[in-house]
Amino acid sequence: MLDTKTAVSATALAVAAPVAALLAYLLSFDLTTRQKLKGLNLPTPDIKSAFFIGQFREESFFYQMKTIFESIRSTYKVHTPIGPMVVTDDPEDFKKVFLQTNLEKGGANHEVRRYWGTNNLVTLPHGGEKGQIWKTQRTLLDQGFRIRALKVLQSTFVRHTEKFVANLETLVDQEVDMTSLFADFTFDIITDVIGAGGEAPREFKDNMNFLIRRLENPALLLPYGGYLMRYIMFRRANIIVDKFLYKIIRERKAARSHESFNEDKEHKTILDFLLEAEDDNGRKLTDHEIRDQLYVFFLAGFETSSNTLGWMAYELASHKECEQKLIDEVKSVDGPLDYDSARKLEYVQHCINECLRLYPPASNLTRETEQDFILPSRPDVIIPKGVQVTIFLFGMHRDPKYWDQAEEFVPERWSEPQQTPGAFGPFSSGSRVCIGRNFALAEIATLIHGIYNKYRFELKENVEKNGEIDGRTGLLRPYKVVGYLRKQN
Ligand code: HEM
Repeated sequence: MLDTKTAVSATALAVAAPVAALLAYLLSFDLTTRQKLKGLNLPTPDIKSAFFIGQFREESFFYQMKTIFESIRSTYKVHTPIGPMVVTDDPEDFKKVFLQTNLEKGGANHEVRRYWGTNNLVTLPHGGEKGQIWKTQRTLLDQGFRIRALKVLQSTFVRHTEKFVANLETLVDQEVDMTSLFADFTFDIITDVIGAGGEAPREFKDNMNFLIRRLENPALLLPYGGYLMRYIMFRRANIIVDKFLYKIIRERKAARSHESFNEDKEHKTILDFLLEAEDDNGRKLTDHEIRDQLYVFFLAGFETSSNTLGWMAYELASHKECEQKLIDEVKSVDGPLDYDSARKLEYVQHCINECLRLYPPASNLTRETEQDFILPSRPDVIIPKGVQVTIFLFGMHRDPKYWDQAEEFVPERWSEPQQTPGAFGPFSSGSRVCIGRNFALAEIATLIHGIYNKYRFELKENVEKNGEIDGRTGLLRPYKVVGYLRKQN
């Protein structure tokens, strides 16, 4: 009897101790956040601060930020579940945070690392000991994204474009959702360039998509929430994704060790760069480290591009005169496109820029102060260590202070020098600027060239949420781009 009682008490203690520790942590975190915010002489939204979640109430972090920004319209402070935050849309602040000081990633990045893996370009810090690992990886992978390498990769974009356009023949005059078609296209390209061949198995695709979507899960805001999500909540999906990634690593290693393997014939994939990589001491990456890196190319490289394509289809269908101009340009250049021709499609690039301005896939970029810090927009305020500084790119890209007709789709603006050149930063800036920016621009232009050579897209009227922004995850995506595919006359 006594034994049973002891066992019950031991179990109760084992449950209660971590819960008490978590509560104590949250309480101290909440108090510190409030204290730091109190000392900042900045405007704040008129929303009462609740325990831990602070002033963030809406399901969508993006929509909450947008609403606050529209009412305050200057640098402000806010209580968030990732701590005290200062939000700004000032181009000079953007320059200081990313170029001049190069602040470190903070906020939920630790938990995102635990969820996605610790050894990849996106989540590694660039300072300290770990920063050396990031630097080695960045230098190495930069080779795979140089113009010379992209000229080789262009054949992959062309191959997938031809397949995509051939499939469109079966969809003419039918109702289509371009958002999902584009998502498949860019997913297959990433699968190809990481060395897994043309098309990933459906099971892998579905589970990878599922894991990406879970990045909005509030568990990521809790200490060790990343492990909780990776090994408990979404364990099965992780197992399926890992199985496929480890399989392609094994197969590529086996192919490379075969004596008939000829590197000149088979173009180099990102996986090859990772397999060849060595640090200064000659150490090679482990399979586990390579897996972390491959994982992140899906996170960073597929939805960013497909969302931009979705917005482009939407805006061109809503602006027929722009669509005609684009068609005229596309038809003046014969395919298949090489890399230089894709990048020289001037009006196409202007339309891409305009979509990236109006709908930057990463709507905000957050960094953490490591010591007292001053933003140029508020030189009178000293921001202490441990505050999140967020550049609200969406706000900066649409602020009438920096843009004429800020809310309008006007691709022509890109043929003139910009009113405020620093007010555009969809790929970020400084040492952590997007490694895949030229890749994405060529990939998008190649597909647009393929589609608009033969087809045009007509929006369906009265489709709920057609053209609305889905800002529930970290990335801005269109809810729907639904309409009809028409063959050009
Ligand atoms: C329209 C398309 C894209 C946009 C708007 C975009 C945007 C961004 C932004 C804003 C960052 C910086 C994030 C931060 O530091 O907080 C970033 C980083 C990154 N992007 Fe992209 N991206 C795009 C396409 C791609 C593609 C196609 C790839 C790969 C094939 C890619 C791979 C990466 C990687 C690996 C990083 C981390 C770089 C580092 O920290 O060293 N991106 N991207």
